[in-house]
Amino acid sequence: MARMTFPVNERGPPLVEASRVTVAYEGSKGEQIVALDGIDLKIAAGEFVCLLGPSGSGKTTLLKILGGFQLPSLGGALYRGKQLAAPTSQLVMIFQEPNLFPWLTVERNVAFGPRMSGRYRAGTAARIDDLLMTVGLHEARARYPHQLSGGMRQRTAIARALATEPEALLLDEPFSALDVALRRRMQRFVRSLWETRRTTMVMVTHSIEEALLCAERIVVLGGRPSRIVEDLDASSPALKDRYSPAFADTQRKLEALIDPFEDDIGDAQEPAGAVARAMPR
Ligand SMILES: Nc1ncnc2c1ncn2[C@@H]1O[C@H](COP(=O)(O)OP(=O)(O)OP(=O)(O)O)[C@@H](O)[C@H]1O
Repeated sequence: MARMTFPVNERGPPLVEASRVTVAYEGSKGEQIVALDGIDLKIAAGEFVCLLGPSGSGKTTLLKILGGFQLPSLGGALYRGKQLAAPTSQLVMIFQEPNLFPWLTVERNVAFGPRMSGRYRAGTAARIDDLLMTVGLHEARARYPHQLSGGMRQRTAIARALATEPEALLLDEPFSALDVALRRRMQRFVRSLWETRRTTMVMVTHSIEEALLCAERIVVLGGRPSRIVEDLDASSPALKDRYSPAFADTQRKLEALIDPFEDDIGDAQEPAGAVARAMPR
């Protein structure tokens, strides 16, 4: 099926959407902690969005809600305009740990989705082949996960997710367990994957540099309780060059934006008065 793509900055109708999303967790003393407060976010098909913010600002929580893996306390998530109450095979989540099946080879891990869903058809083997080439694992197709490097494992997980032809990949700090050099290679990899396939990507990261290099749009969460404090167009080619003045300038601006919220780490969890009282217990 041909994928719809949108020119940069011309967002189409939302593919996934958070509508007035508020999330309250129960703290250790039974108090309510508001992690996200009234978040409105629309992400169109074909976008590459990074969710950035200090630790505890609710990035993972928002990602899970966008994928239907978690329900908010108030508000809701929509997928193609319809309420999302449970995960769908169209929105696939990728975690820091790739969670591959250790008893299956790379190729079989990648083919797992189509096999399980009964969608392994005549063209599927060729498509898996193509995917293995795309992620640079063609030569390693017969290896088992324990025979792979961290980056290869993460690329297998990404290929496995893409094999099910999802509409969006939701990536939760997928490279944070990798060393600096590998992490940079994976950033280039995921960016080029997006440039060639235009699969919608929403990626959580702590790293301003990673967000600038990878994404077309950076949504910054911060404050207490956490809200969207910036929604930045990062599509300029100058921002894909870490040595350009524009990159350094934007990096500084984002640092200044995020730093004030870093104090909130840890006990980012004031019982939030009015909003908390509105939560269903
Ligand atoms: N299941 C839970 N129960 C209680 N509190 C939770 C739960 N999950 C998250 N929280 C709290 O909600 C807040 C947001 O957490 P979340 O993991 O979404 O933030 P984050 O920005 O992804 O953090 P990090 O960058 O450290 O992974 C944090 O204060 C966290 O402690």
